[in-house]
Amino acid sequence: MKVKEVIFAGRSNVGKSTLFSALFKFEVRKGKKPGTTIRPNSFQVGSVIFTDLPGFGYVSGYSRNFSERVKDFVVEYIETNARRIVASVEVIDASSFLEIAERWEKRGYIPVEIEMFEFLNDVTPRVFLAANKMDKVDDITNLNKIAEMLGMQPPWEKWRHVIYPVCAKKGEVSALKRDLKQYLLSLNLRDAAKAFR
Ligand SMILES: Nc1nc2c(ncn2[C@@H]2O[C@H](COP(=O)(O)OP(=O)(O)OP(=O)(O)O)[C@@H](O)[C@H]2O)c(=O)[nH]1
Ligand SMILES: [Mg+2]
Repeated sequence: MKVKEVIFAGRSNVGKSTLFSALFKFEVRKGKKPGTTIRPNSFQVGSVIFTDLPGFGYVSGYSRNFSERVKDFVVEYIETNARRIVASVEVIDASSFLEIAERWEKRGYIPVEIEMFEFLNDVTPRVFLAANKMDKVDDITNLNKIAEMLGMQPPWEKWRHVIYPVCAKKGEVSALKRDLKQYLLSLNLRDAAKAFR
């Protein structure tokens, strides 16, 4: 059977590795220090590889050159493996997304997570957006603004098959887990369901 892959991508420190551990029985490195994941962390169950990719975007303490290289690496990794990637999970920090994105837009740049979301939609068949750190979001309607910035007309609830509010730290990931599992089953990747907690 041909190998398939599910990837997790997102800016550094948004909680990709924490989310990965909340969903799967397999431990990956995670830490307080941004930039903990410097190379892809993968495990395979049945015919599916699950990959936690390094975090892109500027991280204080590291040079811009370094963060650019990580982003290039992530993009290249996804392009190289595009044919076997069946799903991608973009993780954002819902508590800081708007502030960071608006700051970049004011300077005339496309925020890296918006760019990544478009890229993932172009090259992977299904994109799940994990809006993490919901414990730090006071106003749930922020999700409407986030949806809009990513090209999805509010209300965000219309996009429940795309946007998944989660709190990885507390293990509150049930809708994302259910739909990701369901999606893999719909592709007949039954073994992969065993990877989930
Ligand atoms: N408040 C809150 N903090 C979280 C949550 N999920 C993760 N964190 C914290 O965010 C920090 C970064 O988590 P990681 O999982 O290492 O983030 P990452 O995206 O894998 O980071 P890189 O590997 O550097 O790209 C850690 O201090 C986590 O404890 C969450 O749901 N809520
Ligand atoms: Mg990580």
